Amino acid sequence: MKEIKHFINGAFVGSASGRTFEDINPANGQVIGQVHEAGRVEVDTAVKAARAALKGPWGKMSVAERAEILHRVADGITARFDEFLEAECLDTGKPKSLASHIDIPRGAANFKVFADLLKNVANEAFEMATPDGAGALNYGVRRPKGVIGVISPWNLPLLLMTWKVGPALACGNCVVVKPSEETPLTATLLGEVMQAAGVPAGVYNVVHGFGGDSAGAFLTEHPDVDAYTFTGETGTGETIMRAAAKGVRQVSLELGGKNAGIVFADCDMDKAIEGTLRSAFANCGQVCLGTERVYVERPIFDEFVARLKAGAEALVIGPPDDASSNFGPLVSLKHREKVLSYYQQALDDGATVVTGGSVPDMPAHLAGGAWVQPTIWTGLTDDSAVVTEEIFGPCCHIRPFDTEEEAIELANSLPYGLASAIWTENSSRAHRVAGQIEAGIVWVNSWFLRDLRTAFGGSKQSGIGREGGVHSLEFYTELKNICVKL
Ligand SMILES: NC(=O)C1=CN([C@@H]2O[C@H](COP(=O)(O)OP(=O)(O)OC[C@H]3O[C@@H](n4cnc5c(N)ncnc54)[C@H](O)[C@@H]3O)[C@@H](O)[C@H]2O)C=CC1
Ligand SMILES: O=C(O)/C=C/C=C(\O)C(=O)O
Repeated sequence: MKEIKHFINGAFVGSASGRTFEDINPANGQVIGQVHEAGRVEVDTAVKAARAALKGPWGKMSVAERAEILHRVADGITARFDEFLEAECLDTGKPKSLASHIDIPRGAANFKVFADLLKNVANEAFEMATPDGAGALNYGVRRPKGVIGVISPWNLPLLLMTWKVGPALACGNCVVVKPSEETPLTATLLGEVMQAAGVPAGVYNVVHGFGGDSAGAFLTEHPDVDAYTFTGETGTGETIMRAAAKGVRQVSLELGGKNAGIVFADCDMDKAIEGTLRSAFANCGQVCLGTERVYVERPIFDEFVARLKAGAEALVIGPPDDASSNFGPLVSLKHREKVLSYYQQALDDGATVVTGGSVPDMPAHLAGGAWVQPTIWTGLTDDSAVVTEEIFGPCCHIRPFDTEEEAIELANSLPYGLASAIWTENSSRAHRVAGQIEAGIVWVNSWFLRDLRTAFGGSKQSGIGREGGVHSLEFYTELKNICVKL
């Protein structure tokens, strides 16, 4: 049986307590391996290793030297592409066709983009007048923030973890990563790549375990971590923020969403259907940016519903290795329970089930997997929990609207504000509506189109702060002003 250990101070180590938990393949329910669960002692050792590494060569390296090493990390991921792909698909059950286009390439890109960015970014400088006429010069210098706690989720494990680790290391910090208990493999494999790339011991550390009363909480309660970056549920974000308040540590939180798609009658219907299908069902609906509420202008409502139904029914459900499959299982049976509870709630609230709503028939060797059907509803009221709460499954509710103002009001009606997608061929309307949507990210005639230099994050209860491009730099460094009297 595979043993999955922590990666601390450049070495793979087990837990002193001997405590382990199972890593389960959600496509068939089989055990992949036993994961060591970190106690306070492993978390403390990892934080101490990170602190020591910060004072060692990593903290003193030039940006160019660090960038070169991070390029080697990216190249190391690419060189071991198939191993990363296998590991990610084992842990999540997602189709290899998806992970090979998104998760693994982005894992590599997250190191290259930020290594290059750091080499090219300028700091501010201000000349000032002084009473004696000699003047003074102010200039900013950026220093690493220190030891960063990275708490990452299971839906895009390598992509989201490296989205934080890439810029954190490029800025000269050291990290302690707590990957999701559901998906420990790729963060662990990355330890081998870090070693081979010449990243000094202690710069990248991984501790495994759960959230509350386990590695996650031990990390957020540790007094010697300088800042935390987290992606996941809003409630967990609140807990992490409370823990980080002790010692006034900074947080960057990318939290839940209940994202709206707005489809105007003047849209290009083919594009709107293709984009909405992806935004509702890609990664089995487990993308924080995904569309779970679709508002469609009344004249095209019936056609849109019929075509989205046809698209959902054409999805091919299957395991990662099946080259024809584009729809995998949910991450776990526990998460399936949550998603199915909303499928039941929709029925209780009187929804019309356009398609899906249940568990698909799967062959015997996959029957233990966390499979659900892609599901579309209509007919729910705006206050149904199915329409207001993040489900994080392959499902959406479609509702008609009559005016632009109504669509904007509906989209903005919830406490979440992560992402939105607008479908229209009228460019004035696109700009007008996009400007009024209360969300950190608005796509027009597209979805999940990502330029890593842009600001990424949520408004309202969908998060605090922005990462991406120079915004990551803002979070992962301390800006110091030096004022020199001339
Ligand atoms: N990308 C996203 O926006 C994600 C959203 N979710 C949402 O969250 C729901 C619950 O799923 P979970 O896996 O429980 O998400 P979660 O947000 O609780 O877990 C994400 C990470 O936080 C850690 N964590 C949990 N509690 C913690 C604590 N008290 N202190 C420190 N770390 C902690 C977990 O171990 C994991 O590494 C899902 O149904 C979905 O709605 C889940 C995963 C990703
Ligand atoms: O492209 C990214 O950086 C992130 C995409 C998705 C998420 O953040 C998420 O699903 O949590």
